[in-house]
Amino acid sequence: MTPLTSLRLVLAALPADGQRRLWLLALATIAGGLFEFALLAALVALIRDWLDGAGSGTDGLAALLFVAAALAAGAIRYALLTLTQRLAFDTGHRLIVAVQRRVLGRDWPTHVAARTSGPLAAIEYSEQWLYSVLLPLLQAAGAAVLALGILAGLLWFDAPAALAAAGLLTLLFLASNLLVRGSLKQAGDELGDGFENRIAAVQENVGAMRELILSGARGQAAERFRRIDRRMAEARTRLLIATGLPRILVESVGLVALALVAWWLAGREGGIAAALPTLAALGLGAQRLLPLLQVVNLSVNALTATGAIQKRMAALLAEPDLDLSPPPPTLPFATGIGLEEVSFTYPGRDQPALAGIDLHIRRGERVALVGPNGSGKSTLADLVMGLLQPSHGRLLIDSTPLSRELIPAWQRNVAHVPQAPFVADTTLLANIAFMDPEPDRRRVDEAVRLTGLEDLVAALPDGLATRVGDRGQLLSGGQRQRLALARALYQPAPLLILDEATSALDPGSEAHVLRALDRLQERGTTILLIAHRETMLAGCDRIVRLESGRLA
Ligand SMILES: Nc1ncnc2c1ncn2[C@@H]1O[C@H](COP(=O)(O)OP(=O)(O)OP(=O)(O)O)[C@@H](O)[C@H]1O
Repeated sequence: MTPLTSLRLVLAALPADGQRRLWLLALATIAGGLFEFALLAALVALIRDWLDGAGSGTDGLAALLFVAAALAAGAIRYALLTLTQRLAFDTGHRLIVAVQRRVLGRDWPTHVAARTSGPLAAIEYSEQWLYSVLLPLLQAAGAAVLALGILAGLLWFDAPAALAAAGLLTLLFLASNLLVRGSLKQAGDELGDGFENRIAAVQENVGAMRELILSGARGQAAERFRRIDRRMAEARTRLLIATGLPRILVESVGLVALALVAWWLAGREGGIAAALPTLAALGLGAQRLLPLLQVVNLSVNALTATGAIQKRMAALLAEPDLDLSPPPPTLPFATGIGLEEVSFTYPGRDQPALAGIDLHIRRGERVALVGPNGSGKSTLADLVMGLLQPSHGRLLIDSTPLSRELIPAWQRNVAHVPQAPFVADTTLLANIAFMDPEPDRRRVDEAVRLTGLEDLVAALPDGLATRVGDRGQLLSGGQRQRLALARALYQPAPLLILDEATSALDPGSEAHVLRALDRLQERGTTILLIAHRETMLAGCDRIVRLESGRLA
């Protein structure tokens, strides 16, 4: 994929109004370039008038007009600056949101298979794209227009001389770009990898802190991070050197080129004296033209250097967008869940995780799923929740086959508690009423009571308003599990799935949870629980055993 194709894909992923704004911005930038050119042409014309008819009565008026135009140019430049910054950052913002929506729109298997550092790196890519691609390209659009205008003026003044100078400069730019192209691409690729590796290293260092402390390996972790960041720093250095080199080459060798043109001009009829006006025009033109050409050239190089980043963004943005339509009505669930000849094989695996599962769970039943590690219990729970879809066979809710389209409606029936629950860095209350903008205090209190969290709430300085820390670190493992249970109980879901959700509970807390399950069952809740401990199996209507992915 060439950088231009990636650029097109990234831009195509912007929402329609974002694309319109971007076009508007490009047009405004080009108009700005045209205006600058017009002003420059007016200045040249004015000077020529003065030189031609010094002392004529129109001088004062022309000068006044020029002052007005120069002031207007200032105002227009300010308006363009405001517009560029507003629209460019608006585009950057839309892009970051679009990327995040793709991340949130992933299905469960894609999410599980992806590196967790990817979405974080994607935010960095989006910002890099804004600063290294979009802003330079916009600047280049305005600069290119002005540069073309200046070139047209020079051509009009002395076509052969302007063509010779422009040809030499173009050759120089092309040659210098060819020279740095390889380094730019390589450094850009290394930076693309670097962003993701650096974030992955930070995540691992933070996540494995206890292991690092105990194994005395913090120094090694610091060294690994240093190496990753060092590679990035070196890549960035090489990138900036390669970006700056064409400018130096063009400016120094460009002087020689201009001297060559001067020498050639001096050899024409009339000698150096006749060539002086052309030389002056070329000198002035080059002085104004070169920085503009640098801007255009920088944006071309930026596209090469950010090829890897753009490619990653284009791939992310090609993923399905998050469906933001209102949640569907809950799928009726009255009689039970049926699994018919269900098999499931994880992508890239030869052996199925589940094979030939025939199982019916009645509405209101409490079923325990037991079996050795790796026997397929969690996979079966994920299939029932619609997070995974059977490779063979089918799932029935009552008598309705669970198609892909019905999954969101079915999931509204499900509450799930995993063994290691996610706990947000917020208050106990916000964790229980997770993502509920208007927590129902009565339901929160009931969930607290059912999970035996009352003592904890009473002992905490701010009760339910106490913050639980990053990933719930200020709570014990058992308290975190009970908090996750309370969150599941807060949702009045008719199917509750507990995946080793009580493994960290002491006997007293476990007894409390078992009583809560009895109460839920009395209210008609269907419970599927995965457990290794015998105590949790008490009260179950049925125990289903899995062995190597099959019902035993
Ligand atoms: N995302 C995945 N990709 C590939 N294979 C997986 C994935 N998740 C699980 N597996 C494999 O599928 C099999 C069943 O795993 P599963 O987690 O369902 O077992 P389990 O019975 O819940 O085990 P445990 O008691 O250890 O939690 C295992 O062999 C496991 O390695």
